[in-house]
Amino acid sequence: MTDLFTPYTLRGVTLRNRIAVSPMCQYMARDGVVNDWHTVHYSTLARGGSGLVVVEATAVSPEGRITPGCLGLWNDTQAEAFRPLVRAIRDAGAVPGIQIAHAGRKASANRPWEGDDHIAADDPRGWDTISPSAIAFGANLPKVPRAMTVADIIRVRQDFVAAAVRARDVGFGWLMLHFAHGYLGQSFLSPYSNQRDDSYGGSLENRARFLVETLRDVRTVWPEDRPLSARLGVIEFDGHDEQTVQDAIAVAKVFRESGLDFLDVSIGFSTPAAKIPWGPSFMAPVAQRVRRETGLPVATGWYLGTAPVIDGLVREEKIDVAMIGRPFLENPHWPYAAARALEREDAAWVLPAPYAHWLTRYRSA
Ligand SMILES: CC(=O)[C@H]1CCCN(Cc2ccccc2)C1
Repeated sequence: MTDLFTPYTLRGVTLRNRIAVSPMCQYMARDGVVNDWHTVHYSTLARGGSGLVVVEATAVSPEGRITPGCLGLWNDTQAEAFRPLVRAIRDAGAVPGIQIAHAGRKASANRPWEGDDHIAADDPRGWDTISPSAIAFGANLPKVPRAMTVADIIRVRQDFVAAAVRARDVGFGWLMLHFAHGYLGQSFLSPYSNQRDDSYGGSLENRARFLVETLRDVRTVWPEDRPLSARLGVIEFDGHDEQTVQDAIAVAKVFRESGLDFLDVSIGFSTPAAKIPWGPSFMAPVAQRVRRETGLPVATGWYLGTAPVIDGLVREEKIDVAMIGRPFLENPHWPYAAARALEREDAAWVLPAPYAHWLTRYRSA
């Protein structure tokens, strides 16, 4: 019987359990370079006992950042700065993963706690944004992007490949392509943002073209023995969910044929008009359906709930890995708390020996 603490092997990589730290933007970088904030943040999380730690959305080009504080993998200085962080995650017993991204029309924004909106046009910190079509997201992100030329599309695809090569060379063991949350990949797939009349727009096949081409190109450089995953918005909660989910499942099947190993099931966030049904494990049934209909192993996140609930999702084979975000910000040792909640033998040994020994030897309750 598989449970939350059952190891998970995919290609040549084994996660010590089914708990993953979901990529969570810190917006603490300068010029896209890792600093002490990131190294301490990620090594602390890795020491908490999760099987996989996915580093936040890391931009494949300067224009692909969400905010000026995003990490980047568009140059070798940025790549080299990741090495101590990768080593620290590995030394803590977790697999280092990274999400590579391009923010598309949601780029050039202020940090969420500094406005969460597009940087003002006359503010030198900002930059011009690009997207499949010259259609703004709206709401807090009203800036109209430039419609990408085919040359832009080819360049951005090459940026993803170059970022994947850098991630490979500095030792990341798990790669996640960011194709969700209204960012560039998602915005090619969604008719809200993609109204092109060339081979990258119109039919579902055309709207998926950028994603499939990027995935295929990244696969050619990503090592055979390391998992290649993608986070995909499969539902918009905009009143057209059945069609959206069917389309996403069709695209995910092409992803699988193109070399994708694992799908992280998320939300499209392509329109400000979405009505997200926030609630306990609300994405689990969607993830279960995608898993069943595509044959891909899946993860999902979003309000998954308590450790017993999440353990149940794994036991019932609804998900293969749990993407845990904010609970880790509340408690970096969340896996230890989960092991105790699940009354695991030797729960403390989810943590490193210097912690585990004393938590076991002198534990009161
Ligand atoms: C990069 C990424 O996917 C992050 C950026 C920060 C907010 N994260 C979570 C989020 C997504 C969409 C709406 C609200 C919250 C997603």
